[in-house]
Order: sequence, then structure tokens, then C-alpha cells
Amino acid sequence: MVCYGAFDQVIQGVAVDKGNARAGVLMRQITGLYQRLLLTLFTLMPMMAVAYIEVFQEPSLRFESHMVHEMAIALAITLSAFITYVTWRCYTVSGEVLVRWLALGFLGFTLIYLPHGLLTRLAPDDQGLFLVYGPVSRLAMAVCFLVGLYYHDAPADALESRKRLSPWIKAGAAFLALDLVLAGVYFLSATQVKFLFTMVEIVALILLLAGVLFMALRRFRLPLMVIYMISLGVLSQSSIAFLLSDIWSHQWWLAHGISAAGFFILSFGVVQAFRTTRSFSTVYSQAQVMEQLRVQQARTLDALAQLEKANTQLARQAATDWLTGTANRRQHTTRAKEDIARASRDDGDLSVLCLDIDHFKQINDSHGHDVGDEVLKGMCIEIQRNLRAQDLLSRVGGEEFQVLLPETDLGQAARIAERIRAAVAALRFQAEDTTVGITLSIGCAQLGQDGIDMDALTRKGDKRLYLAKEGGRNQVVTDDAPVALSD
Ligand SMILES: Nc1nc2c(ncn2[C@@H]2O[C@H](COP(=O)(O)OP(=O)(O)OP(=O)(O)O)[C@@H](O)[C@H]2O)c(=O)[nH]1
Repeated sequence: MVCYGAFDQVIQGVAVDKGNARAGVLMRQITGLYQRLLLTLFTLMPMMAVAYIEVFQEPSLRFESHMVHEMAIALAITLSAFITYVTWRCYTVSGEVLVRWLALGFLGFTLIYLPHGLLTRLAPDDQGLFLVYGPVSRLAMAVCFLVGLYYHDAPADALESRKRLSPWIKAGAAFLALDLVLAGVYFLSATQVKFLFTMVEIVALILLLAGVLFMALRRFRLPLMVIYMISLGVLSQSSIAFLLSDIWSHQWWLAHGISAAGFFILSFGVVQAFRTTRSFSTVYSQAQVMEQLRVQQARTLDALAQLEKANTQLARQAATDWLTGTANRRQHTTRAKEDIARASRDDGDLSVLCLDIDHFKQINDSHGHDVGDEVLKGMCIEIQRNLRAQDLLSRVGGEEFQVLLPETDLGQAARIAERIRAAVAALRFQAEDTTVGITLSIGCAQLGQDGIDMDALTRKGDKRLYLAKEGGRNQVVTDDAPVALSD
């Protein structure tokens, strides 16, 4: 018996759970629905705060603190740089395209958002230059996340390309160059700046929502992909909050908080990937892993059953004669040893019949080997029909057979032999347009009086078989006296 220990218990537990689950399909569907509802509500939670401030907050209330803003941005940049590194490390191992774009998105956010913090003190004089880096950093991140999502099932990048640093350095340089280009807003009017911000934020919002929609329609179920979707949903709400806000207003600060929440959720996913498979699309939930285990165990058990079947078949083939299906010499020897040992131990009887077809060569010569084969098979079936379950018929030579008869003395053996002889003699086999019959000569020997081991018994049985042949064939001989020739 195969023992699977704790693994088996876990699997059996799952099987029981599954059985229960099957019984309560409806309950499963309801809880699944509830789970999705909770996730949706959780994702939309920031909107409640945004709506609350929008409706109830006095618009003139402001919290203008450059220092707090600088500290918040410094923290955001530090964490973002850290998560960029962790994501990049994941990518170098898994090569997952989605993770590559994630890392690029985080890198873009870090480098584009940086001047937003550095230039905070410019705010009173030039709000445009200070603010522009916020929406653009979110847009860059949204673009990368959406592209990554598009390639979520692309094959992993080649090993050598994962480790190359030059593409990352080039991407970093491009983001810094973008920072310089963005400094051009310095020359734009206040209206142009406002229009630019709004457009950038709206595009970021549309891209993030497109990502959420894509994932919802494709029904992503893997835990990290669910986290990805929630994060995009939360980030999109931060864009809404930014669109509704004025600088230093409470809505504006809240928008920062929502953006940070979206970032934290995604970074949680990244860390989870880092601590497991380093990929977003191969981290499975516990239920999924258990299901996989169940399927794999079912396969293993199936394979074991097939192996056992094949082994049994092989063992049978190794012990059987290919033509007649009777025991072969190997099985005969093993069984004879066991039967002799048992009979000797229990002081029981055991007899042996040595059988040989008479003039079998003539059958082959006259009708061909195929007919000879059919005769051998048919004869064996007939002999088996006249034996008990514990008796063993074996083919020990071409047309020579032996029968082991446990718990049988010589007198009983002679009667069985006679029954077999008569039954075989009555058989008729089809050979082309005629029928042929055969006869058997049989020598009998008994354990004890004729020998104490199989060699001796066989010698004695063969000797009596020879006497039967000498005496005219088609007869049973049980002693060593020459048999008078029958006519
Ligand atoms: N068709 C067939 N013939 C076999 C097989 N094994 C042995 N034989 C034949 O069995 C015949 C045995 O012939 P002999 O040993 O001369 O004995 P016999 O013709 O039976 O004559 P006696 O035993 O003296 O009665 C040979 O022709 C073998 O070729 C087999 O698997 N199939």
C-alpha cells in the first residue's frame, strides 16, 4: 500500500471540502458573488471620501504646508524607488513581461514625480512648474501598467535580456529628459497650464479605467492580478480627486492619499511576488493550489493503478505459456516446491501427472503447425475443464505437460488422469475440410512412495509415461510394470 502521510490527509481534506462544496453549489455561488461585491466596495471606498469632501467641505479651507508636502513626496519617492528595485529583481528572475512594464511604470513614476517634490517651494510663484510633474508621473505609470496588462500572458523574456541594464538606463534617461521637456510649462500661461493638467489627468484616468475594465471583462482570478485590478481602480479614483481639487485644498491632499493607497496595494502585490514566484501570473491562491494538488494526486493514483495493472500483466506473462495460457516451467517449479513443502509439512498427499500427446508430429506434418497450435490450445482448455481450482496444468516442453494435484493420492490421480485422457480423446479439431482427434499418454506418480522431490517425481512420472507409450499410447500408467501392448 502506498502511504502519502500528511500530504494524503491534506488531499483527503480537500476531497471532503470539495464534496461539501458540490453539495452546496448555490452557497458557493452566493459567497463568490459576495466576495466580488466586497472587493468592488473596497476598491470604491476612496470615492466615498472624495464625494464627502466635494459635497460637504468648505472650498476655501486649505492646508498649505510646503514642508509636509516635501516630506510626503520624499517618502513616496523613496518607497517608489525601493519598489522599482524589488520589481526589477522579480523581472530578472521570472522574465515576465507584465513585471517588466510594472518596473518601468514605477521607475517612470519615481523619476517624473521627483521634481514635483523638489520644486514645491516654487509653488507660490509658479504653480505650473511645480504641479506638472504630478499628473504626468501618473500618466506615465498608467501607460506602463496598461501595456503590461496587455502583455500579461506573453511568453517570458529570454534569460540574457533580463539581466541587461542598458535598457533600464536608457529608460531612466528618457524619463529625466521628459522632466526637462516638462519644465517648458514655465513659458505657458495659467489657462494653458490648467488645460494641460486637466487633459493629462483625464487621459491617465481613462487609461486606468480601461485597465480595470479589461481585467473585469477577462475575469482575472489569480490573487496578484486581483490586487493589480484593485490598485488600478484606486489610482483612477485619485485622478478623479485631483481633477476635482485645487492646490492645497483638502480634496488635493486626499487625492495624494488615494494615490498612495493605490501605490501601496500594488507594491504589496510586488512584494508578494518577490517572496514567492517573482511573477504576477503564477502566484495562485490556496484554493487553486489545493485544486492543483487534488488533480495531480488523482493523476498519480491513476498512474499507480496503471503501473500495478502492467506489473500484474507482466508477472502473469512471465509465469504463463504464451500459446496455451497454462503455467510455464518457471511457475510450475515454484508451485511444485510450495506444494511439496506443504504436503510434507502436513503429511498430506500430492500427485503428479506427466502428459504427452501421441504422434503429435503427424498432426503438424499432415495439417501444418497452425492446426497443431490450435490442437494444443483446445486440448489445454479441455484438461483445465477437468481439473479443480487448486490443480495446476503446466506446459513443460513442446507437447509435454504436467499436472500438479495437491491433496491427491495415486488412486485419485489415476481417476483424474483417466477422465482427462477420455475427454481429450473425444475432442475433434477442425483442419481444413476434415477433423482430427488426438490421444494422450499419461504417467502418474505420488509424493512419498515415488520420490520426495519434484525431480524424482518427474522421473517416475516420465518413466510411466514412456511405459504408456510403449504399451500402445492413449492410456494411463500408475506403476512400473511393463504394459501389455493394446491392439
Ligand atoms: N504446432 C506445434 N507443434 C509443436 C509445438 N511444440 C512442439 N511441437 C511439435 O511436437 C512434436 C513432437 O514430436 P515427437 O517428440 O516426435 O513426438 P510425437 O510425434 O508426439 O510422438 P510420440 O510422443 O512418440 O507419441 C514435434 O513435431 C514438434 O515440432 C508447438 O508449440 N506447436
